[in-house]
Amino acid sequence: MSTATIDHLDPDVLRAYIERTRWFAGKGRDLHIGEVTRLGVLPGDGPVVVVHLVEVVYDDAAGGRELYQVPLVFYRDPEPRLEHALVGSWEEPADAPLPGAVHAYDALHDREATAQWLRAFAATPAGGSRTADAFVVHRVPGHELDVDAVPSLYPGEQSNSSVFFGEDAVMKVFRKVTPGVNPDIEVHDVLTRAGSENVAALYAWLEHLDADGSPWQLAMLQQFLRTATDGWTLALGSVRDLLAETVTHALEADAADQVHARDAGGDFAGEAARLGESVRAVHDLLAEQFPTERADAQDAAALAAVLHRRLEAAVDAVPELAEHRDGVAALYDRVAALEGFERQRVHGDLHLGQTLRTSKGWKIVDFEGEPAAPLAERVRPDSRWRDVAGMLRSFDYAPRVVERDFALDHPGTDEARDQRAAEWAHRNRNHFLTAYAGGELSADERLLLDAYTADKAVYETVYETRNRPTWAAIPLRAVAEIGAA
Ligand SMILES: Nc1ncnc2c1ncn2[C@@H]1O[C@H](COP(=O)(O)OP(=O)(O)O)[C@@H](O)[C@H]1O
Ligand SMILES: O=P(O)(O)O[C@H]1O[C@H](CO)[C@@H](O[C@H]2O[C@H](CO)[C@@H](O)[C@H](O)[C@H]2O)[C@H](O)[C@H]1O
Repeated sequence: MSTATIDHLDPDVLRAYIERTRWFAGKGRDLHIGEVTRLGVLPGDGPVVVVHLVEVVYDDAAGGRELYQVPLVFYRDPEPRLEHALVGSWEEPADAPLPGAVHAYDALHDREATAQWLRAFAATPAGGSRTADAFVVHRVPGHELDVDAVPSLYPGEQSNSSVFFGEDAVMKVFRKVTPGVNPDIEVHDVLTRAGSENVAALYAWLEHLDADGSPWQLAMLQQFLRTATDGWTLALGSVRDLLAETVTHALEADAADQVHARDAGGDFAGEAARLGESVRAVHDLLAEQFPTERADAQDAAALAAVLHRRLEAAVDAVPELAEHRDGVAALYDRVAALEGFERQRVHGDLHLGQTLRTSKGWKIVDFEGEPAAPLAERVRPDSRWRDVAGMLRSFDYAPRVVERDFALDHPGTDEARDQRAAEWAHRNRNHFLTAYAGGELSADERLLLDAYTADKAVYETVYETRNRPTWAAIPLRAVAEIGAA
């Protein structure tokens, strides 16, 4: 029986819920729940939605603490439609303001509750701000919100929680939050005002002001890209086409008849090139709108030191990396010898899942940066090649993921599949990079690209080990190849 009340949530109840969500980044770590802060009740006449900040304190060697946003909706009676999002049930004591049974659910799963956010945005004048209880809502001018749009929670895997409001808008509620400006909101605000055609326009955002008047940016509302399909899904489709034709031929015909990436029905190379142009356009606009700087030799040495430290931390978390450490470290040593390089605001965690192809071209989403990095690091000017490297890694992931699926159903086709998967990756990486760069890369640019590609693959081994252990072999193989080069 839980000892929770609405005013004093039971840490064990919260922990049990948080640990089973996709958005919780600390899975598998030794931790306890620290302070639980009630930020306030969302304004509006619907069900009571209370927004909480839950502190997670890590008790392992790496230590640290994170704050997660957990909006809860409370009902008197159980809501069977929300059973999957039940956080806890308890009896409020007789002397409580509302004694009796209480059932607490994750509010993002409840249509009635998510409509509260939409109403709060819509009640704010376009181009203005409005304070309601503990929250401040900001609206960007230029779009009339559809208040009758039906909310539905994005069903895919996510670091945050997104709710689609019909075909009008999409709201992202940030789960891991930090005080100050949220980079996703900041970048979308700047790029929307600058008229970018490569992002979904920002419509509004919600923040909480703490006792010192500092903002905590909690959620943003954006243009819903109605015709969007994400790049990851499209890439998987293209690889599946290729491998389906490949396995048929591998079993039936001789090598001369093999299907190549360029000949398969769903060739992705044209899209990869257009995506390269779009990423370039976003980078150019970011360089225009945010400060840029020329990093010097000392900065290059500092960058190399960071890459080395990240590698060492990753080896501690994923011991299989140890045998490739020296090869990767040698690449980072070359970065330390660079005389300088350009830095600017970047995306920070770019991969195919952050790209959406629409009838009006490719759009880039999710400018929050790498989820595991501290905020100060995520907003700092960085090399564009970090983002390009993220995309190149993604062009390696897609064929490897599909190949795993095919392996079970098509024994005896390993060599053909492996060759075609590598060819798909090579072809699409080249098309993306050529379109992005518009010419040959200099030796320094190539070195930075290689180093960031290694760093991303190393990061992915940790990410996959914690989140999708059966996929860890994909980035491990890439690290091994880089280490052996
Ligand atoms: N403006 C949009 N319109 C339509 N779909 C979107 C939009 N923004 C994001 N999505 C979809 O939601 C998914 C998750 O969004 P994302 O910003 O990457 O969330 P997270 O920060 O949780 O990873 C994207 O991969 C995409 O499929
Ligand atoms: O999208 P997020 O900000 O949550 O990014 C994290 O999760 C991504 C997976 O969803 C992860 O990306 C890795 O897997 C992708 C395929 O699912 C692949 O396309 C990427 O290249 C690969 O890095 C990302 O690294 C992580 O930060």
